Amino acid sequence: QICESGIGYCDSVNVISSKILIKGGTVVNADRQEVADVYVDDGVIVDVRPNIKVADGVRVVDATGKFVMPGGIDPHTHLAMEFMGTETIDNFFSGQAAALAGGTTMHIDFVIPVKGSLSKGYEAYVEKAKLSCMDYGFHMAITKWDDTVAKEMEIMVKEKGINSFKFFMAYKGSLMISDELLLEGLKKCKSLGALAMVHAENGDAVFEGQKRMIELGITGPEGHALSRPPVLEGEATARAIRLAAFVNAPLYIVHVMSIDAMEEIARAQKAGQNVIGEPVVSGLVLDDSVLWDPDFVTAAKFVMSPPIRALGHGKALQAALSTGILKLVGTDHCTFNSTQKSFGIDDFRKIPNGVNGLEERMHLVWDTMVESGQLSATDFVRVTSTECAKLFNIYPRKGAIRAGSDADIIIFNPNSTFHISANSHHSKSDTNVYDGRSGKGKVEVTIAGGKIVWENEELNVVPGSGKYISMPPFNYLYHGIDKADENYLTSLKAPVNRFNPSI
Ligand SMILES: NC(=O)NCCC(=O)O
Ligand SMILES: [Zn+2]
Repeated sequence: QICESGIGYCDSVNVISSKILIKGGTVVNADRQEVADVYVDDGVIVDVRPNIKVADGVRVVDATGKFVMPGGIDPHTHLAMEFMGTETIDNFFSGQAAALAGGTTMHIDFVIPVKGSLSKGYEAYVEKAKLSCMDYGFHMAITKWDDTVAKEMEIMVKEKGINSFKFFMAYKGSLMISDELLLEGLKKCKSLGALAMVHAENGDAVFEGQKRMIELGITGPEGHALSRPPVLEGEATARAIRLAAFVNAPLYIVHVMSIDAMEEIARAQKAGQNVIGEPVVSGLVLDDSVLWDPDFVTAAKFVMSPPIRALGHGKALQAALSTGILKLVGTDHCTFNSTQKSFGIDDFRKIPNGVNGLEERMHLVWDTMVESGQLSATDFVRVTSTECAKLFNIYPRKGAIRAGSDADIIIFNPNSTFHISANSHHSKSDTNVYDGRSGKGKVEVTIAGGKIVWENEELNVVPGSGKYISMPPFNYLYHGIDKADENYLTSLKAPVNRFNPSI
């Protein structure tokens, strides 16, 4: 529960003491795990080793038999996003409160430009984010192209701490960009050391597919899946990858939902290209049968893009996550309540696209991937936290339990059980796409910025307490890119000096 003022009810020791000792747990980082204590003071991890002794007055939390891990970092969220004629029901407070209850302590949200203006979009999101109760960063979408946009991209990277730009290849007539724009964007990203991200679906073909379904009289949520099949995701993924190869720029594919897209990524990686694939929880654990549910509200809550795919795709994505083809898990948390989803009661094209996941991601990834033996605990930390911190250049400040890192920590009990319910979740939505699910493992304590914000099933969160995390350019994918450019120029064997007999 969150009290009305937003200030929680935890005991005074929690609120006042900035010193916490987490005793006797198994500390899990992406590269190793060990039994150790973790000492936190003033928002920072000060020491990690066995048998730390502390003075009286320090809050001691017993983690014996439990895992002590970096808080989750969600690379893909849409809070307070204006989209498809409405605004997501979770803002920067409710979405982040939900995240903290589920063990995620930082997220990166997508700034949407205002009429193409990056600076206006940035200002709007700075306002929205004033409600924050945990740390956050920004990616930024690019929706049009001109010299001003190019200049503003530079300002965003050099002055505003944004190091990634997203290009929507779908949503014709609103967010969709052309190949020409994507090429300009890739070149600009490369020159700034920023990471280009794509929503990969062929928007023109989706538009055609939607018309086809309406003409066939298929107007319900199942029409959403039928109108944008995996082949359109595979095509756009392949196109984006090839254009990135042509420019020699790193590329990040958001919400990989199909075997078709995943196989394109695997092929490019095998050829040595720097392509990152991000599955989202819905794509890993759900299948599209839900879109055929006879109850509109039930079916509509699963409408997102690219669509949740037929049985088999999720399993293949899980396997690709376990073998490293797919690198980190996001949520694409973009929630609309059942009233908003009902805008499309007569026409699936009007159902606002998006599902929840911020509160559920850590539990579902553990249960699906670790309990099934597909990932180890260290892998779990890598795909839910560390890889994101590395890609967006904030490691080891984030994504690690080590001296000097921010004190964003979870205590996870692998022997407990989680239950998901729309009645008890912390999102403002009245529905939850994982409603009724249970599984093994439970985030019992979340510490964000050195404060215990989730304990005994209670949230203790304050709007305005979250910090903006500035993210510098030139992440590890840029290492060696200049050599590759040099090799490319050499390989041209040009220009050729030709003898001109007229001179
Ligand atoms: N994914 C989705 O359905 N909604 C959010 C916008 C986007 O990421 O495409
Ligand atoms: Zn998208």
